[in-house]
Amino acid sequence: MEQNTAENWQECIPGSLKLVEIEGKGRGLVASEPLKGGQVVLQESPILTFSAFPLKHGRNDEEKAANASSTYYCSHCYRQCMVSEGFSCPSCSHPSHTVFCSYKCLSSGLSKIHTPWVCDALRQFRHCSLLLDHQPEERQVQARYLVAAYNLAITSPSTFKTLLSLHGEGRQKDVDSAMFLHSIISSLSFPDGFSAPSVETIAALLDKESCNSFSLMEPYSVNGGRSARAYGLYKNASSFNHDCLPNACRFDYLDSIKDDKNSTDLVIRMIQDVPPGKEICISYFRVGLSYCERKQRLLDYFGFACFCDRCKVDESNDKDGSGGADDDDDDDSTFIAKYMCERENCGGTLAPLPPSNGNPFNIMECNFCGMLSKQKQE
Ligand SMILES: C[S@@+](CC[C@H](N)C(=O)[O-])C[C@H]1O[C@@H](n2cnc3c(N)ncnc32)[C@H](O)[C@@H]1O
Repeated sequence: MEQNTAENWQECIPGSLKLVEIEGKGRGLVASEPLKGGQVVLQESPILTFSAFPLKHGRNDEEKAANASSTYYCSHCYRQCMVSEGFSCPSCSHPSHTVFCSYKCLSSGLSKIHTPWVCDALRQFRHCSLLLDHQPEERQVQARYLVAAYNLAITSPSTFKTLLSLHGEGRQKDVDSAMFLHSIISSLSFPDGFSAPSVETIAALLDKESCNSFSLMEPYSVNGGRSARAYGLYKNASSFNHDCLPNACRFDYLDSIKDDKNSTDLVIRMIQDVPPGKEICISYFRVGLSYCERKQRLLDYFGFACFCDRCKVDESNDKDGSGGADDDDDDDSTFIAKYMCERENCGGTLAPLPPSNGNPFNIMECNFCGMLSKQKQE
């Protein structure tokens, strides 16, 4: 599988960032100039998006369609819309399976992401009881992802090549799912010149998804779960490494942005000032997770053990028998107090609003619930 090195990827990275090889981490991004808290260092559209809902019990399911006042997520821009105002795919077996919020999304969606091949593939999977009834729901979402990924191979080979060049080679943990998914994908019919991807390619694609995808979350609610509505893969944003005390964080503006074309754009904004040469890291999950939860997630989803300053302290506390207690560590508690959203059931990360005319703002924005608050003093 092709893996681009830092040198031949740099051309696509914004000038304030430099892509370098970082010992023990692969590629990573460092500041090429002084960066200010709140500064936007990357804004990028996805290579690929796919729904986070299983095929069988999706949000755009029959029972939802029966209730015209229900909300759903547009299959193109993933913004929240009313079922009664939507445009359905004319070829889907049920009008609620693929719904678009506007004629513009319908037209763009049918030509790019919900092509006749995708429509046929998803219809076939919706009749596959081996997939729907005998596998975990997660497998249905993986099937959606593979159909979206292979649709790229058919419609935009250069973008598919970019996807293949992201980090992730295929891990042992993916072999069983890759074999199963290969068996059902092989039963699809492919356009002339294309054939089913091999088990190895499927395993690599699954690994790339696990290591690089960003969750586009459902709107914040005090009582609801923190779950994804869709996932997106982004070429440059996937070069940010992880740190449990990050100096940058990601934002998206799915429901607030007016232009549906850019609704799935990802924005990476600095949390703090950073000098040139320092690595820019994001946290791959909520910063408030405990040491054990972080360690487990990093290993399961991303395949690495973290040796950031926070983990080193937590690990030594763990060995001392103090249980890796996050709150005992000064850096941790200062960071959490200053940069973690306190709103109930949120736990998002706070970053200052972008500086205006070079002047920093002391207003913080939460990257999950969107709440604005005054920056806390040291
Ligand atoms: C989204 S990619 C980040 C870019 C990646 N380093 C590359 O070379 O393309 C995620 C992968 O980077 C590596 N990585 C990220 N953060 C790391 C860290 N703190 N320590 C070690 N490896 C890390 C892991 O292999 C992880 O699966």
